[in-house]
Amino acid sequence: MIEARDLTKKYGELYAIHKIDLKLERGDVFGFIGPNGAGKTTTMRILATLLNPTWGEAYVGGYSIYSKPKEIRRIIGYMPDFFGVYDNMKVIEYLEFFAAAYRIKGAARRKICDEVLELVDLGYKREALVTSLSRGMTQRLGLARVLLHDPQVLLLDEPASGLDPRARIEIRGLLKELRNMGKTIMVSSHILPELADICNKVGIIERGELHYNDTVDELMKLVRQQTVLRIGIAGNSDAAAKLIEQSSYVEKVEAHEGQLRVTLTTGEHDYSELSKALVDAGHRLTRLTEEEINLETAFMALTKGITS
Ligand SMILES: Nc1ncnc2c1ncn2[C@@H]1O[C@H](COP(=O)(O)OP(=O)(O)OP(=O)(O)O)[C@@H](O)[C@H]1O
Repeated sequence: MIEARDLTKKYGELYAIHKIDLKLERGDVFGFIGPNGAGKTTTMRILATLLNPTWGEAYVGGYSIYSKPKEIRRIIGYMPDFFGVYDNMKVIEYLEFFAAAYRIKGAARRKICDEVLELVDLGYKREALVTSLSRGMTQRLGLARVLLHDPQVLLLDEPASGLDPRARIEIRGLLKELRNMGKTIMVSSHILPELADICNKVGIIERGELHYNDTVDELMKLVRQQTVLRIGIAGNSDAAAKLIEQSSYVEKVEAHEGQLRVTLTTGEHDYSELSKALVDAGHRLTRLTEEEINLETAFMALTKGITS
């Protein structure tokens, strides 16, 4: 649904983006992560046909940004990082105004506006003035606006920025709903943990360069250099700890909340021998799990050296 090759935008000597390659299939949710000025908005504006690249190719829904911009605009919903709302306009009037711009006519217009308002949980604000909405509600209204023409592809530029934790969670919930509807979504953010549980693919951009571009699963594998196990032992856990410590593929053993926290040596992920040795020595295991990797740590590990 989205393909970019060598996409580059220069402003004078500055590369806002440099040789970006992207490939998103239908139903993909792509988290586009990077700090301020990394090139996220530039990339999205090019895909939305609002800005021409200096060179490179890009296709949305199979349409070229150079020769088929009108076709692209029909199938995308682009939500910029900042957008204005009009004074003295009610929520429903605001949506009807944009629905009219999409040439949605007659009874269908009101019906579609009501449907998208319900989808973003703003039905109860239908008659409120747009200027009276909170920032979180305004963001949800912005999303409603780009959903009016039922686009297949959504380009959402920092939809959660500036929101309080509750409003961020609401936006995430909404994105999950859109994902379940089969939309292809590109969503940008400064922070990986905010997006990782709703995305299947992640791109990490810094100073115009895409440093990472793969699935969330691969990202996790890449940053997971060490496996950490939590082992519960019924009975003498000290003896079990001593036994484990002797193993060549264990780096350290800590007692943690009545259980053992076992760090395997780097690159070692198979712990079948370890569990067998414990059982053979007569220990009974009440628990054997791998510790979940912390996304914040993962992100910091991956961008270490890039941002410094
Ligand atoms: N019209 C312009 N003229 C000159 N430089 C520009 C222009 N637009 C963007 N840039 C530069 O291009 C780079 C990328 O900007 P861009 O807005 O794409 O970053 P971003 O990742 O979206 O940042 P933010 O998170 O702050 O929105 C920045 O260095 C920015 O200053």
